[in-house]
Amino acid sequence: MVDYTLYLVASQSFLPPGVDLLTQIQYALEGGITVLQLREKEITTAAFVRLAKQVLALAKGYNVPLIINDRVDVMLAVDADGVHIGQDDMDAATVRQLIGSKKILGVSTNTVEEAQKAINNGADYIGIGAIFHTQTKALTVPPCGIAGCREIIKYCKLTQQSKIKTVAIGGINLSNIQRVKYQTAIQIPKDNIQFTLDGVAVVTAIISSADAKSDTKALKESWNRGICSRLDLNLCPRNLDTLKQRIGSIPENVLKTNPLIHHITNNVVKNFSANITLAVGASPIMSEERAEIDDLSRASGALLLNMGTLDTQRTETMLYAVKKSNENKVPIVFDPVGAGASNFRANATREFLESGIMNVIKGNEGELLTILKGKGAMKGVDSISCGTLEDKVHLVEEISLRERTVVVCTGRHDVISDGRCTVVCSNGHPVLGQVTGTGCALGSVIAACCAVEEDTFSATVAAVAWYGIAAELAAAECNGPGSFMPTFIDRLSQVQKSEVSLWMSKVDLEMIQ
Ligand SMILES: Cc1ncc(COP(=O)(O)OP(=O)(O)O)c(N)n1
Ligand SMILES: Cc1nc(C(=O)O)sc1CCOP(=O)(O)O
Repeated sequence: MVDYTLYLVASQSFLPPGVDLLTQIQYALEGGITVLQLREKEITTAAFVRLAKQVLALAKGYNVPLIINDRVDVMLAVDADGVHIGQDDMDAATVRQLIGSKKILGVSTNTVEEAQKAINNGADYIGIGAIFHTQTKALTVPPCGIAGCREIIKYCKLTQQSKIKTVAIGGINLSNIQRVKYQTAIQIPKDNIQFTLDGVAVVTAIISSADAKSDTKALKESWNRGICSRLDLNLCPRNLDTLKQRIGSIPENVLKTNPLIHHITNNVVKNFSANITLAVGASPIMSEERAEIDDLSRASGALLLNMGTLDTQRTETMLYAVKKSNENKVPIVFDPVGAGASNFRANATREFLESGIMNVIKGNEGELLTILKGKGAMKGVDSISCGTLEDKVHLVEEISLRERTVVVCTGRHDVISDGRCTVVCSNGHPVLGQVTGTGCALGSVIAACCAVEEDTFSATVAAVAWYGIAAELAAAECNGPGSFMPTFIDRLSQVQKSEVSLWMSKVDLEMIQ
């Protein structure tokens, strides 16, 4: 059985100055690579064979299989352990015939169709890529990304082809290896199943390293350690009474803790969102300055990322803020405002989701459909409807399982899921739809609750119910959207001052089994 955990694709072209290939490979072997590929594009056949013999002898000493890139003849000449071919090389079925059944055959794939063909033609493993952009070679097709990789893994593992091994390649390094493993995982909680990649393949992360042994060790440790997000802690209560008990204490904790909520939000709602944040007992800070992100990330209880009025510069800042928040374990609430309104926003949405771990995604049906399908599904930024409440529940559960995050779909009924547990909250009032910014400002309340409660699911339910009840109370006292706004802010700020039992008696929640 080959262990594909950390697969080095070695090549003389990317060595640090003054280091030779055999030395660098030796360090990588000492550091713990589990598979080695020799990929030489610019040497003669004779030189390739000579080098392959030396590398094979080295790899054998560590019991690590040697795969030859592209060249079946070189592989046969040195009796290496296998060969790796791309889509433009000799076809996999012919290669399999030439090398026999005992040698390892790897095939590069970028789509489900290519994976299917590689499996039918006798591949032992597939290289899935490029996941990200890479400096190592000019790509002939765009990166398939985390989402594309996940589709291929899903196909491989969910069909009877589950024996095929999967390795991701392209732009993978120490900064993203854990995330690649985490975000490409397929979860089926009802059957208690999780499928993950078998490993990652890298070129420059090891071959260009000034300390290849320790970088190899670090990559392997990172892969084996994996990420544990808040959701994996599995803190969410699985029955309605326990959930209600937990959410009852959250508003008071916000008031006591007064967490700082860093907003990178849209120009239309900044003032309103800041007032709503203050009303629930948290402290807002609105900043899009990249130079401040490090400090703010260390000081904040949560980050709200809102995609309204997005531009290129803000996208860059938001991507950096995601990175820093993940490093500092600051929960992120992501609001993909108008995700489907333009290609720019649809692409940015995908980029944000692939750049790090979001703790909550909050959107309307159109925005969430865009996330699910990966392309525009709406007009402007107003909410559109996709169907029944049942459709909405499926939409939310599917995204939650795929993105491994809590998802809220707002609307007449708010649906919230962590992929294992789903609730429908029916608090709220139609007048919320007549005041601009009320959807965005809900993100601020969710962020405030996530800052004080590690169980992100309960925090999100608490925020949604709290917001909805305040809207109901305010609407009952007002004649229209104008007078609603100030009264709504008043009612929101009074929840903590009323008896918990009083506001809990107004919570309208249903748990979907
Ligand atoms: C593990 C792994 N995956 C993919 C590739 C890319 O191979 P190919 O498509 O043949 O491209 P070149 O390497 O020839 O540029 C790989 N080498 N290893
Ligand atoms: C050799 C190769 N094949 C790819 C593919 O997409 O098939 S990407 C790639 C280069 C990977 O290099 P690095 O780890 O330095 O980004």
